[in-house]
Amino acid sequence: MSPGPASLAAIAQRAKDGLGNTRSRATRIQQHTRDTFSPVLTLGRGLNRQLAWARAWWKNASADKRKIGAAVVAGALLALYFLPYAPLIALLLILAAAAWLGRAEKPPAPEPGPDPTELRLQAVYNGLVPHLADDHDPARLFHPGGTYRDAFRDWELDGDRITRLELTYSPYFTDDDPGARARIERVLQAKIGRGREYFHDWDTEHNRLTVAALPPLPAAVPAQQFVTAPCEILLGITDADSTNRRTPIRVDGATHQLPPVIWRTGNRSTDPHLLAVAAPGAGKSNLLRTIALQAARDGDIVVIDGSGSGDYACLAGRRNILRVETGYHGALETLTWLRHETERRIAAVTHAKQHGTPVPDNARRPLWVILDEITELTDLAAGQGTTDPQELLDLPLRLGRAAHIGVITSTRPTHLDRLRPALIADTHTRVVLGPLEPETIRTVLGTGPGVSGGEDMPPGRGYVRIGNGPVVRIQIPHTPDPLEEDTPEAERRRLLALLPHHTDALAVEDPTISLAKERRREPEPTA
Ligand SMILES: Nc1ncnc2c1ncn2[C@@H]1O[C@H](COP(=O)(O)OP(=O)(O)OP(=O)(O)O)[C@@H](O)[C@H]1O
Repeated sequence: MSPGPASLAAIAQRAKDGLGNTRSRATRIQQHTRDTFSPVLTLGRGLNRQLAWARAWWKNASADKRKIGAAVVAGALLALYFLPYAPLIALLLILAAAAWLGRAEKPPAPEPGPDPTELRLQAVYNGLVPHLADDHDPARLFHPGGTYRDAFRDWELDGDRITRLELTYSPYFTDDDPGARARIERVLQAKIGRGREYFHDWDTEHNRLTVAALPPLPAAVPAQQFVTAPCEILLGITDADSTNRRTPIRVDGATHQLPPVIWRTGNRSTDPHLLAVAAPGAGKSNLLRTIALQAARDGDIVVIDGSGSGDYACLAGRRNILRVETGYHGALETLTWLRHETERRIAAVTHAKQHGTPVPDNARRPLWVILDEITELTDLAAGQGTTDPQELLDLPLRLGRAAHIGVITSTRPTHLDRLRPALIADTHTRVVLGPLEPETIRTVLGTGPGVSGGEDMPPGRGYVRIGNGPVVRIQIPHTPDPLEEDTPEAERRRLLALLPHHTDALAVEDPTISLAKERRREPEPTA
């Protein structure tokens, strides 16, 4: 029977192992032999060199010199014959000379290779030369053939990665042009290292740019009862130096003091409405659920799910959740009601002011409208030739602050051009999630984040800008849909415990509530 492929492989492996063993044994024997016979080998080498020297001398010497040499050797031999111990001394001298000449010469020290740090910095410099070289610059900070030491002031490395770099550029560089800046930031991102976010700090006054690697934000911040004041909503976690505030947050069973992004809402806020822009899967629904859970503590909520995904079904029938709408006609009806509600509230506030009476509770209780994928409804309206639902939002957006109404909308980056100008003008709190084009980020936030390298953003990671404040990085807490089958049981139970209690006032079969997902009534959490 012929051996199978497995046994052939085993034989080949054994043969290979055997060959390898033989080779290493031979090397060991060779080294051992060389060590043992090292003195003899040294003497042999030295004698050889002496003979070679003598032969070369004889060959090159003139006839007279040869005669003199022969006479010296003859004289030396004669002296050896007559002097006592002379042969022994001569032999020792010859052997000593041979030992000296035969000693192993040390191999020349290898040429020191180029310093990898210098190579990296020079590569960054060379990459910047086409963009920063300027013939008008008297200092010629960047020029072909120049060295990085001309322009780089300071740098820090973590292993072989540059984590901080400070450079000076020509005063003629147009550092107020976002396009020119973006080009430099792209080059630096490509040269310094991908897969990591870098902050670019442009000191336009002194023509300096500092690039610093940003530490990653905590990826898994679970949804929980956040410690916030009334009318405050924690949107997520940011960098420690983006805020002075710290809030206790439980992550992996331990409480950490983390820097939060707090959105102040209510009638004292100048930014009571929010617009979130995110590509599918970047965590938009997760953000809206995070906001809804916090807003439901002390206000009423109406949810309109423009995409009909049923991502908010878990909120239906809960305390303070007035309605969860997924149908087009229901959405129109809800938005029409919202408009009237805005008018009613404004009338009540005006009346109270005119008569010097307190504003009634039903006109000052916070009311939130959460509209996921508003542009989907706009498309449907265009198809049916009816009113654009965005039009119905104009009044709540404009008077929302006085009427204690907050509008939270979301859309995809590809639908930005379908948003009504009024919606854009009145939503001053902006969130972008996921890896988006720098141009889109700038359009939504009104300015760039000054950070590059967010290509690998996990879901829930992005940037936020509240009003005219700075753009900061954000990681949204993880608030998965408890009705989603993929949600792990532990997460599901945790989320159900965070949801407001079921209300008996809202019948499960209420025909005004249309949900894409089949609703099942969850048991009240005991935790
Ligand atoms: N902040 C977060 N932390 C951790 N995981 C998150 C976070 N946000 C979202 N995810 C995960 O990313 C996935 C997509 O989230 P989500 O459904 O919220 O995205 P989306 O933008 O609403 O997508 P779509 O528009 O397709 O519904 C989910 O598996 C969700 O659990």
